[in-house]
Amino acid sequence: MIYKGVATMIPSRGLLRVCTRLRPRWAPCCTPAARRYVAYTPDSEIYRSKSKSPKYIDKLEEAERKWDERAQLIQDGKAQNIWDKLEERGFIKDVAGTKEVIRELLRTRRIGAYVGIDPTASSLHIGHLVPLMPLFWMYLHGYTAISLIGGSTAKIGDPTGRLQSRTPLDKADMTMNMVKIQQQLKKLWMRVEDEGRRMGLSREWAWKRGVENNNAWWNKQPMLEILKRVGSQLRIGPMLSRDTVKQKMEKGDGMSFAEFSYPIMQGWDWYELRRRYKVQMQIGGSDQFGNIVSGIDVFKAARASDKNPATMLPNESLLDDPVGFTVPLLTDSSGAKFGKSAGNAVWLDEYQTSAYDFYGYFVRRPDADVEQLLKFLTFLPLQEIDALMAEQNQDASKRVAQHRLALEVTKFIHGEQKAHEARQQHQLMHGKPATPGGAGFEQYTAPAGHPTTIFNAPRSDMILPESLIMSKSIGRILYAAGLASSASEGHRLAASQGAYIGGAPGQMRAMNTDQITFTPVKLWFPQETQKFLIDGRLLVLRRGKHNIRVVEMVSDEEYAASGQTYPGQPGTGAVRQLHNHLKKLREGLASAEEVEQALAAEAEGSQKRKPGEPEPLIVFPKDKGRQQVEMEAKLDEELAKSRTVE
Ligand SMILES: Nc1ncnc2c1ncn2[C@@H]1O[C@H](COP(=O)(O)OP(=O)(O)OP(=O)(O)O)[C@@H](O)[C@H]1O
Ligand SMILES: N[C@@H](Cc1ccc(O)cc1)C(=O)O
Repeated sequence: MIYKGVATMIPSRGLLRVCTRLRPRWAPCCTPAARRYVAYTPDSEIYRSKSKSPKYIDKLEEAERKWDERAQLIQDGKAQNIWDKLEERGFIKDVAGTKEVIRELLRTRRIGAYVGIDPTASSLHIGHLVPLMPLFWMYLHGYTAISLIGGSTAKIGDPTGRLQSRTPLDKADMTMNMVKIQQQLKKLWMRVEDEGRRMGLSREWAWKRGVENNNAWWNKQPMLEILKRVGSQLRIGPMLSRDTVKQKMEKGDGMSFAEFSYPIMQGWDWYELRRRYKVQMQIGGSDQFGNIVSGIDVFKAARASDKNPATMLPNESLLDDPVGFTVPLLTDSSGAKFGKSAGNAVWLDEYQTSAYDFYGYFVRRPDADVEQLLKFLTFLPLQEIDALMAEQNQDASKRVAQHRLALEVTKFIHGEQKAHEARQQHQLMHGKPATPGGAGFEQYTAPAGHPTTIFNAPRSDMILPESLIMSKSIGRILYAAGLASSASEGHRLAASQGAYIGGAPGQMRAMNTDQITFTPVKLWFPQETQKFLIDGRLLVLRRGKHNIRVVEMVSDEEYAASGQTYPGQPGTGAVRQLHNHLKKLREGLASAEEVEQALAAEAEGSQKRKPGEPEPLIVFPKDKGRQQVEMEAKLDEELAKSRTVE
């Protein structure tokens, strides 16, 4: 239907210009480009709030003008359609939609795409990279790209491809997983930006990316709305005949109603992302094809049942429909899907799979797989991969391609420094392999002494004993968690509200586990810290933007059994250690020689540099307190005495 423009027609969108042209009911702006951009995001909070500024609209128009120019270049065969690029790299396995329509959609519209990941483990693994990589490529070509954490879907558990239901996770584990996966995804996105720069692409204003969590809508989604809008249109027959349902009911442990409804949740996510960020495309591993196809039905049912003109999505041509594709699954040598459930994952978290093992995994890939892996998991241009494979084929025993693959993927995940270290370690362990020349192989040294960034943030999860968490000051806890250099700095941080704790913003209570929120730490009484414990055992602490600790509180016995110590732990300071040596000497429990050896080992330990810390040119002795000086004098005296006796 065509209306003459009246600016007040869709007030919730914050109309910008009074358009006097004839235009479709849903289009608020006058130029075709801006109209397309704004009109396709009717309920987007981002666009709605920003679209009020004329400057913003100018930028939109400029972005859309560029897009139109590019579409023309693709049409004239002067630029490549992103779909062809993804196909060339082997990413496209099954397609939900028609290839021709998808190519046209990608050519003419700056749509959004998403990949969903349920936080059912505390780290991503290399299998996840396969659907994420096309998303990264799309972002680098100007499309909106969303990586979605399935905080709510994980509570139900995707039954796809399983015979047994997933064991439900408790709140604390789920929170830990969400915090860690969110950090990993943010880190991956920063690396994608780096890769873009390396390819000579400069980020444009209209490029949009994000990490979302489906808790954002499921936490306030009434069931009645889903049943009315979607449930009434979906037929049970086809849903029952889905493979996953049949297999699980016939050969597995049966299917709960919640599991049966999982694809509806996934489809609704798609609809929500479409409304918020123009996400018209879903990407997943090939096991997700069923969910993507049913998601299209859910999406269309939700779209058809929306009668509110302010939120309605366009449905005027095939180009308005949702589309999707799956990527091939990465499997192990036995053909099993790489993943958490199969227990064969290669984790992106370096504390679960070290950079050395990570590198080693790729070096061991068979010759037959290496080319495809280079296409999947690196940003190397295809010509470079071809050249590398030609070199590899001359003498496969040198494993040139495997080393390059390992270096590139390790760099992407763990950074240049660690990738080069891993490569050197492999060379030392396995004799000297071929050293591929050319770009990317120069030695890299990370700048030292930088503040904590998402790339150098230390290990985020740790355990601390109950006695510390329940009865010591928050300053000491910050010190113990490695977020302050001393207990007094911890106190200062608390006094100046320079650190944060996972909690309901502005309140003295734990955060709602469905959403990661922080509140500033204050100088409260020691017993108040426990109010922030999630599930009675988990504290989330943060200093700055990226320095996060997910602290699991364990009993004192369990902590002692772990053999760990934390900074500021009673009995582990220098004075206490000297006191213990003195006591042992006096009681004849240790000889002078044994005590001297122990002292030497402690001195060496205290001088150890942290990883990445440069070797200092001059080493100054550490400042010692009065107590330590006195205790050392006493110990020297006692040592001298025991030597004379011996
Ligand atoms: N080995 C793999 N190869 C390709 N894609 C994968 C692989 N493993 C997971 N994916 C994809 O990553 C996305 C997120 O997967 P998700 O973490 O939710 O489950 P998962 O890792 O497959 O877990 P599980 O093994 O427990 O089923 C999905 O699209 C999934 O298909
Ligand atoms: N179902 C997907 C994860 C996912 C979750 C929510 C979505 O909207 C999309 C995908 C899997 O288990 O692999």
